[in-house]
Amino acid sequence: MLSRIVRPTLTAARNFSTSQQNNYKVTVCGAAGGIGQPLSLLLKLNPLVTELNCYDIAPFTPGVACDLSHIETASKVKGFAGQESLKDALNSADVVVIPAGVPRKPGMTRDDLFGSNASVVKTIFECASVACPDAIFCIITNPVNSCVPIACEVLKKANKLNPRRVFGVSTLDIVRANTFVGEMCGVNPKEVNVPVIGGHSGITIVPLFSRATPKVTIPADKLDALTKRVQEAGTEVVKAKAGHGSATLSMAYSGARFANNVMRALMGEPDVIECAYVMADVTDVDYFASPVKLGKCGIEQNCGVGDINEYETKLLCDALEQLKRDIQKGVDFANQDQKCKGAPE
Ligand SMILES: NC(=O)C1=CN([C@@H]2O[C@H](COP(=O)(O)OP(=O)(O)OC[C@H]3O[C@@H](n4cnc5c(N)ncnc54)[C@H](O)[C@@H]3O)[C@@H](O)[C@H]2O)C=CC1
Ligand SMILES: O=C([O-])CC(=O)C(=O)O
Repeated sequence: MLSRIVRPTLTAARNFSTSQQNNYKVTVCGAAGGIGQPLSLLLKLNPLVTELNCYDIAPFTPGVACDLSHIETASKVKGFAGQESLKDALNSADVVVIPAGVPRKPGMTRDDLFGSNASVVKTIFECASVACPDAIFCIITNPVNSCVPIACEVLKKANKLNPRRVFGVSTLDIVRANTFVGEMCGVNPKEVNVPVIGGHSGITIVPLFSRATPKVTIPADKLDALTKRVQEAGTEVVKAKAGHGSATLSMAYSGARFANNVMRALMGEPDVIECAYVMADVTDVDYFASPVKLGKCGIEQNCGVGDINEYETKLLCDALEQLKRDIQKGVDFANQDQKCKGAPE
């Protein structure tokens, strides 16, 4: 099962700022939403972004873009509302970040969002395969475990799949693990880096505390609770928001951190390593979150699972079973013979 293991050298890659200027055109799909708005704000503040296209089906999206456009940074912001403007919004984008779709309410699993969000992702990728097939795609929409396979299948059908350039954004799992370990061990969370592998839902989220840097010792009687806290952190927020959505601000931070690292790597910065859920052959499942080295063409190297202990191996086995089902569900959906509303002919 874990035969194809490559040992990772994990370095934290989270600093937002860089003095280098470059010209990236970024499109946010779902830009008017709870994640989309603060994410667009953070991208507007990023000096690597020179064009920011904000797309959403919400009619007030040009208002969000207008609001952002008054911020005193050099990038140009444009708003696009409605599916008929999707192609223009995506046209020749370098990076596309996708938080479009419905969030959870208390009592729902991420998989319960499949019925609403699978077609949202399918439509966006049918259009992207024409408008910006060479972009780097960062998928936030849940269920991530199934949405990334949908995206890849759609691109594959259009003969435009480059698996090095399609990412499920699992950064929030790492951000949370870093924060919780920092709190528990009395370390600044900014200094902590905990790889999180597997997928992005419940038991498929596998934090590797044994590989945390700096090295931390989690007391044996606290390990289960800490692992579950990371696995259930999304639900913790859903419950706390009591029917008013799921994580938005921490996700906007995480999405902006991931997009920034993608752009740093595109610019040629070496040793940019982030965990992400990608098409991979590092385990028995076809999509898997693990540390990946980013480069000028997207994924330069998948660092795989690496060394894990017995406890983590058991977590991983459970995760793989669930992941297999989630992936198949996405693949089957994408290959149903029907075009989504609004997709280009
Ligand atoms: N990957 C991760 O770690 C996380 C993922 N999420 C997921 O992100 C997604 C968005 O969450 P929120 O921003 O809180 O939801 P939200 O409801 O506040 O915003 C979603 C936005 O998507 C737009 N939208 C819906 N259908 C669309 C379509 N077909 N095309 C373009 N835009 C469309 C809506 O108009 C809305 O503005 C959810 O699926 C949620 O589960 C949320 C947190 C973390
Ligand atoms: O829990 C949710 O529905 C949103 C999400 O993916 C997260 O916060 O990790």
